Amino acid sequence: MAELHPLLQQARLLAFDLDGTLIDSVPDLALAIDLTLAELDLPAAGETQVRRWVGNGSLKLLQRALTGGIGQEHLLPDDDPTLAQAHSLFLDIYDSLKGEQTRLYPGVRETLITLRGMDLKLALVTNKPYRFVPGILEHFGLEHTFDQVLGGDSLPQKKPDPAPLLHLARHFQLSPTVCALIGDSRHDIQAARAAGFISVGVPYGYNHGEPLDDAAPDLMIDSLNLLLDNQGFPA
Ligand SMILES: O=C(O)COP(=O)(O)O
Ligand SMILES: [Mg+2]
Repeated sequence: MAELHPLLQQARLLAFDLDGTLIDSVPDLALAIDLTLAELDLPAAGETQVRRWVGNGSLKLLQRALTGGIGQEHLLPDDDPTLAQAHSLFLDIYDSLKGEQTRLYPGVRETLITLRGMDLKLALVTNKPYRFVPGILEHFGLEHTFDQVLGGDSLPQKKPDPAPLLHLARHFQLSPTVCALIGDSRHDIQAARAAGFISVGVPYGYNHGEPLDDAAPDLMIDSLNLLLDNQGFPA
């Protein structure tokens, strides 16, 4: 019988981040950004840059692509009409790519299948716009895995705000202390901490190119199967 990692043994809800935690979506995101920039007669950004910019939702990603990076977003305010136009172009292009180059990270499928068979609630909490999420889950046969799915635009606030996590805890009538968030970004760890969730970090995602240890999650696991004490496989 699979068991949860000792630090998670009280957990009744596991909430997962998507990009950089379950899936590597950057190849498609980078292609969509570069195709958007090309439409606007701007030079390509490339995958290395885009990998650093992902994590605060699609509007921030576009602000970074159009202004030259993190810390420059204010140069294009959220309500700027050029930004709105580029953002909607990007969303359509990203949609048209159908996640063809997006992959699950190693261990994700087996771990989720094992967790699904346990007495736990499972949720997905991503900053990605909701419209893309059902298609991605279906693409990987994970459409029946999660009891609740929140996108970056499902609520007025997104991570690092704790609101999406508190929403989940309320929805399942659970104390945050028996809930955990597993993510690749400091925004996940900050949201978890602010919500009173257990924070679990994975080091292989994006986190703006910085080590996730700096955000001091309660637990760091090198791959998702380490959520399970015996790694989810029969002895
Ligand atoms: O869309 C993003 O910026 C990242 O989404 P995530 O919250 O699933 O990592
Ligand atoms: Mg992420």
